[in-house]
Amino acid sequence: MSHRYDETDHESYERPRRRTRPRTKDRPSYDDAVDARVITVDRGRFTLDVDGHRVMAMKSRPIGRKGVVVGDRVRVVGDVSGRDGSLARIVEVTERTTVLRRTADDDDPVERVIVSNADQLVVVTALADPEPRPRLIDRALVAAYDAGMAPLLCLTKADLADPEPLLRTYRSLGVPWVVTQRGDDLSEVRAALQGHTSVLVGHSGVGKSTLVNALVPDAHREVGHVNAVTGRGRHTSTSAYLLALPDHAGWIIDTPGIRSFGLAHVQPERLIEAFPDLDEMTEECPRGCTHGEGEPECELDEALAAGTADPDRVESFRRLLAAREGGQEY
Ligand SMILES: Nc1nc2c(ncn2[C@@H]2O[C@H](COP(=O)(O)OP(=O)(O)OP(=O)(O)O)[C@@H](O)[C@H]2O)c(=O)[nH]1
Ligand SMILES: [Zn+2]
Repeated sequence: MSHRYDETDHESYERPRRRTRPRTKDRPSYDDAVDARVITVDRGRFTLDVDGHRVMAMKSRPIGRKGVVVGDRVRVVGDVSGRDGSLARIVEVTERTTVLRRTADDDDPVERVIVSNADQLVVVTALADPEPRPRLIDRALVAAYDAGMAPLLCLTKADLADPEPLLRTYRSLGVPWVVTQRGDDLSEVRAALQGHTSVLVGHSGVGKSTLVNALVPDAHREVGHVNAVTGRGRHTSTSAYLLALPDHAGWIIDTPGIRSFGLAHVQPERLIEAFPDLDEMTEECPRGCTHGEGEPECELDEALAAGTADPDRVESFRRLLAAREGGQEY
């Protein structure tokens, strides 16, 4: 008797499973999903890297409206060989280790996730043509600290100007740096990128593409390949893209040239953390001091008067703070 009951239980457990089987055709079991990385995003279409192969994909229902960005590690099902020409489907976005954000300007409520899962932010700055913009470097450093990414200052076009004046400031902050120029063997740059996923940001014309093409010899061909697949125009001006460095040395993510680096998502009181040279001077400030212009008894003013603070650095910080405080709070 008890034996028969067992059998019945067993059967009633089995039957619904059999009935669900046809549905698993259009709703795949995600056990067969494979790992991939997002290389580029173009209007709802994603180019993925699956074990070194390029695969085109779209988001599928489980992802819903959640954004998928360059650098995301995803799980994907469907045509992951890319052979039968249909789109693979992204069914899961793995939790991001870092997120690099930027807003169009300092009071823009729309914050954009630029890329994810990068651990190093490479601030590419030309030594001349275009002139270096320390304010943009400082903003990028704020973004790096905010995102929990290590900064690297990459000074390009060393054939045109002496890096020393710029380096004097950033070396003293402990920001690692490399100096390069076209035709370089790039051994220092490669060493700094080794083992990292690095995002390259910089003003248009600083020589990022030149650098990327020298680092990844087939970068151009591969970009062309993506365009052939999507049938669309050049990606490079509008979207970030991820590239594997040769010899599994790491990954780089090139981003379009930026004009500004809006920081509406960073709390004003956290800005000082990206100015460690100034931050350590403010320990004796009155409680609640923002270290902005006109704050009573701010240690930064005393340091300026005593000549121990670099006026240019204080100005950079205070401009950023004023721009941020001028915007709305989010
Ligand atoms: N003198 C000199 N010129 C360089 C060097 N590297 C690049 N250039 C030139 O600078 C210009 C801009 O270089 P790109 O590599 O296109 O710059 P980019 O940062 O990718 O620019 P966007 O694509 O607009 O973001 C080109 O005319 C390059 O030939 C360098 O080391 N020295
Ligand atoms: Zn202060």
